[in-house]
Order: sequence, then C-alpha cells, then structure tokens
Amino acid sequence: DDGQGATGEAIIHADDHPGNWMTYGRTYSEQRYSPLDQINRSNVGNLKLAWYLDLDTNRGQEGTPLVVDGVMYATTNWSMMKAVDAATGKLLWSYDPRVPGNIADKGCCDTVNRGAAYWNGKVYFGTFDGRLIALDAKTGKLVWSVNTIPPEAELGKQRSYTVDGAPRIAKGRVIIGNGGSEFGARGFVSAFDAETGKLDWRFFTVPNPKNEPDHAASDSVLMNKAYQTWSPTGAWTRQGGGGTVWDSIVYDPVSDLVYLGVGNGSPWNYKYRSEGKGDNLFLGSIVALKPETGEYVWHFQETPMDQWDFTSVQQIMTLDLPINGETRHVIVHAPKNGFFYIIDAKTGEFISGKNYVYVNWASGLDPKTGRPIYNPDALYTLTGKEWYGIPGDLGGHNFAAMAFSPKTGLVYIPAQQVPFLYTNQVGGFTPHPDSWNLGLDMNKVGIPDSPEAKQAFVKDLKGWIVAWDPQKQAEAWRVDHKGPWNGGILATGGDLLFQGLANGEFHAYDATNGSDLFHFAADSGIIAPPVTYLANGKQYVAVEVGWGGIYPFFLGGLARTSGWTVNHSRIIAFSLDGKSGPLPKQNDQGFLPVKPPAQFDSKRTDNGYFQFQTYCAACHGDNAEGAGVLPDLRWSGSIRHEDAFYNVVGRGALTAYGMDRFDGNMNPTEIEDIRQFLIKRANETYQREVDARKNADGIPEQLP
Ligand SMILES: O=C(O)c1cc(C(=O)O)c2c(n1)C(=O)C(=O)c1cc(C(=O)O)[nH]c1-2
Ligand SMILES: [Ca+2]
Repeated sequence: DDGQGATGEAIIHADDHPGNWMTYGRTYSEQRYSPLDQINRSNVGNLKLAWYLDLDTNRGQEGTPLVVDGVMYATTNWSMMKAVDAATGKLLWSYDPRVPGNIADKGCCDTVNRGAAYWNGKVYFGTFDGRLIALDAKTGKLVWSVNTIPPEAELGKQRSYTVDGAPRIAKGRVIIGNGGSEFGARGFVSAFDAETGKLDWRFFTVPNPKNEPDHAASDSVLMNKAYQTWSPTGAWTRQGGGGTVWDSIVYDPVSDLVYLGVGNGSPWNYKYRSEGKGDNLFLGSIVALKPETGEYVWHFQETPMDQWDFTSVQQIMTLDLPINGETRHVIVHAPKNGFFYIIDAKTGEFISGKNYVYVNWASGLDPKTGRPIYNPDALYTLTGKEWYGIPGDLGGHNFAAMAFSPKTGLVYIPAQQVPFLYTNQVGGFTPHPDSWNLGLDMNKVGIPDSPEAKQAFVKDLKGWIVAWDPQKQAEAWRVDHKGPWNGGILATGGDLLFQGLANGEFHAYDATNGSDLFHFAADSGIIAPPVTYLANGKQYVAVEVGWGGIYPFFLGGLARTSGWTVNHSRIIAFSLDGKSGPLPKQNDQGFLPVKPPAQFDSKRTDNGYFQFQTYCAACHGDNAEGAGVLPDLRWSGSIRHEDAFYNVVGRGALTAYGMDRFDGNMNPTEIEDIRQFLIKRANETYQREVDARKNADGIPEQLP
C-alpha cells in the first residue's frame, strides 16, 4: 500500500476518467488542462447555455466546482456548499455553516471561498471563521467539523485568521491554511485525518516570536534556519510576522512532497516588522514538506525582505519540461511579484526566472540563485520615501488560476497591471484593532490623490492573458482585456481556452493563437476559473459568476474601468445543445445615485476621511466610491441621519448582512465624522454619477 487510497489513485490517474474534476486543479499537477475534446475549435461557436443556478449570495464567487460522477460540488461566498446535478443544474442539497455575519471585516478581501476537496465519499471545505468541515457527499450531512485555528495562535485584537482557500488532500490528510497577514497573523497549515478530522501535524511558516518550540512539525527548521533571518525585536514579534498560506497547497505524487505557497509579511512595513534586517523566512517562498509528517524538505524564497504584499501563494503547478535536452519534473510559478519561476520539484533548485509582466521593483533575477536584483528605490521602508510599485499589492497575477496545455506547451496566465503607491506610516508602527495593520499611511496608500496622478493611475490599469512559453521563458502572444481582475483559465484537449471576464463576458479562445471563438453575456463580472466535465457522456463547461474579491472592494469606483456590471451571482453551464437561452434581464443600473443632504460640516470631513480610509475603504471603496458589490455609502439611506448611521456603524444593526459594529474601534464623534465625509463625497460626485448612468457602459467619462 502506497498510502494513496482509492481516491488518491483516482486523482493520480485522472485521465482514465476525464469526465470528473476531482480536485481543485483537476489533477495533482494543477495544470487545469482537461483532455475532453467534444467541444473544440471547429464547433465552440455553437456553444449554448445548458443551465444556470442563481446563488443566494451576490458577492465575489471564486470557487472551482468539483464534479464527481455527475454531481457538482460548488462552494460559494460566505463558505456555503451546494451539490448540483451537473447535467441539469438541479440543486441536490446545500449546506450553510452559518458563518457569523460580523466577521466579514476579519478578512482582507471579501468572504470568498475557492473550493472544496473530495475524498472517499466525503466533501471538505473551509469556512471564513476558521473551520474545516467534512460532509457526506451523497446526503450533505455533517461528518465532522474542526476549528483549524489553535488557541495558541493568539487570536488577539490585532490578529485575524480566516479560511477561504480550497483544502487539498494528500495520502488521506486534508491540508488547509488561512489568511490574515493584513491584520496580524502568524501563518501555518494544518493536516487533518480525512476520516476522523483528528489533527495530524501543523507547520508554522514564520518563527515563534520567542524562538521557542511550538511542538509543531516546523520547530526545528524555524529555530535552526528561519529565526536568524528576522530581527529579534521587530513588530513581527507582536504582529505575527505574516506568511499566511491562503491559497496554493499542492501535493505532487511524483516527488511525494507537499508544496506550500507562503504569503506576505505582517506588518507589510519591513523596517517596522524586522527593523529592516534579514530575509524573513519563509515569507514569499515555496516550502516543500513530507505529506505524512509535515517535516521540512526544502524552500525557495522568491521575495526576500517583502514589503509589497508580494505573496507566493499563487497557484503552484508541476509539469515535465524539456530543459537543455533533458526532461525535468519542475514547478512553474507566477507569483504576485511578476516573475515566472521554474524550480526543480524534487530539490527546490532554481532553474530560471523571467518577468511575465512589466516590473519596476527589480531589474531581474540572479541567474544562479534566483534572488531578485532590487531597484533600491523600491525598498521604500528603508529609503523612507514613497514608492509607486508595479506590480502593486494585487500582483502581476493573483488567485485567478492559470492553465497549461501539453498540446501547445504554453502556460496561460491571467495577468494584470495594478500599481500601488506605498507610503510609510510616520512616527512608528501603530496598529488598530479590526483594521488593516500594514505600517503604511492609510490616508495616502494605494491610489494617488491628485487628479492628474489618479488619471495616470487609471491609464496604468491593465488586464490580459499571457500565453507564456516556459521553454523559452518568453511571451508567445497575448489577449488584451478591458482591465484587471479577470477570471481563471481552463485549457482543453479541444485546443481551447475558457475564461470569464471582469466585464461579465464568458469567452472561448483558440489555445494556439488566442483568436476569440465564442463569447456569452453572463451580465456580471467573473473572477472564478471554469471547469469542464462529462454528464451522461456529454461535455459541459461551467463557471461561477460573481464580481468581488479585493479588487473592486479596495479600488472602489475605479474598478469599474474593467467593465461595469451589477452583481447577480450564479453558476452557469454550457453545452453544444444547451437550451436555456440568454440569462433573464436583471437590474443593470446598480446602486443608483440618490440626491444627498446638502449640508455637511467641513471641519469634520478630514478626520472622517482618515477614519474611512482606516476602517471602511478596504470593503466600501477608496475615497467612498463603491464598485457595485457592497452598498455604495454615498447613496445609503443611513447617511441621512446621525442616529441611523450610528446604529449601523457603531451598534451593528446590519451584522447579519456582514457589516460589523465599530464602536470598539471608534467613538461616536469619529463615526459621525465619517458620515460628514460621506455626505461631502456624495455631493462632490452626485451629478457625475447621474450623468454616467446615461452612458452606454454606465462608467463616468471623467474618472475619478
Ligand atoms: O495576506 C493574507 O493573509 C491574504 C489573504 C487573502 C485571502 O485570504 O483571501 C488575500 C491576500 N492576502 C492578498 O494579498 C490578496 O491579494 C488577496 C486577494 C484575494 C481575493 O480573494 O480577492 N484574497 C487575498
Ligand atoms: Ca496579503
């Protein structure tokens, strides 16, 4: 017995039953390539909607649905699970773990969920409040549920642990990480027995603040190797250090290793975090572990001294690649920092790396070690000056999955350009409970303030597919999109690529040259990756529709430049003989501008802006302009009266809908300052937004 079990063998031999999609990236290699070819270049133009299922959450949908023997298991926003007849879209059962509404603000980036794992008749998924749940795949009944966050993780006022990534299963162990590095967190992953839910091992990705044993699998490597790369007294000792594993965890049966994609530092500010000293292992790294024990095997650090939110959590893919006449089993990786890495999957040896998007923070990688050659100006926490970084905190590529086609030899990356203005917090590191704690000036970061700089920033926003040739380490061709934050990619044996876009269109492209062969109006922005499967012998392509995630939350109104849609979250599925026609017409005007109160106290609006940017902007949009996912506060009824506003923001009248109460963070005067600021912003922008609704695309001509 090699410990794989029947499901492990089925995933390893996925191509023997290509009708299923049994794990997040379809195979352990996470290539997101399906050999199915009933739908191909010659007939994809006839693709039709086969069914759709409206979801009960109109927020970001990032899930990869699994399909096992004709049943689809889809996770949706607020950590809900739905089992659906994959041929008809009929709901078979659903499971709501009842995540408390007031914890939406404990995560940085929308209450999303990226998917489930399947093993031996059970489906597994994580919840935003930190649980891992196993359900009977047939009935949807609870088998077990565990809290993945240990008490010793110190869930304190400044710490936060949320789970939104898909669990992966290696040799009967369910492995799951979490998010939280924007608030304060110490990253770790846990492995649970798939049958019983019993904790098997745990691995912390950054050292114990006192360099003491955690009695975890990571103890020896952290104490012997990692601790020396941190200053002993930096803010990380209180703030956790970061390194959350919030997305990619991959088991590779060829090397028999588990790979973790490790996230950014906490706080972001390297000067405050580690007194400007050390590489800070294992931030921005891939770490390889033994699946049975969690024992450390190797690591490769992509971003030493992280200060840009350059997570290496982005999808880890393995493939066999001819390099200098020899086939090597490698990891290919396109993390946020903008470089495409090829790494030996067994040893972690750096083979090569090249930027797949424009980058200004490094001029390249050292050809021997793979260490970035820094632009000194990019080390803004050391220079003390502002830095307009490309990529910015959202990366050249974020959670949207890339795909590889063994037929073309190309990797297809949903790439983007979203700059970020990095500005240090002055006067030392000051954390705020329940807020992003970056060590950056929240009034100045992100998007530049002056109208000219803002216009230039909008011009810099870009989104496209890079077809990347890993053998040449060069771009083969590209498909341009309207803007950033488009969906993940699926490649198929029909020589097709499928991708949903931020502007609400679903497309099929020719995998050999990018020609646009099919598009469908899904009416709402798509950020999730499509899957394909067979039901009753017929090929379907399906995707979750729903606009959200961090991009529209934080960029707010500017995110509309990717294509304005109003969110109606759904699962949609296509086949060549689909009969479900176009989607029904829905409200396509979004949150309509409502004439605001005329009066506001201009002595209070500056502090209101400060409080808003600190506590509200990450969800309700920079400078109070919404992007159509959560309520646009400029037009909210509650800004019309001081008490009404305080009931929502201070006392939590809307906690059931995901709006936490903030009376523990701000006093009534500060909350009223925010209301005054919102009325000011509503007056400044009302006419522009009314006029914008008359444009065909609903986007203001003058942004900002
Ligand atoms: O540092 C972290 O712990 C953390 C967590 C998450 C998350 O859990 O979703 C994101 C990020 N960082 C992040 O940097 C990021 O760009 C991001 C985008 C998204 C998303 O789902 O839209 N999540 C996250
Ligand atoms: Ca982060």
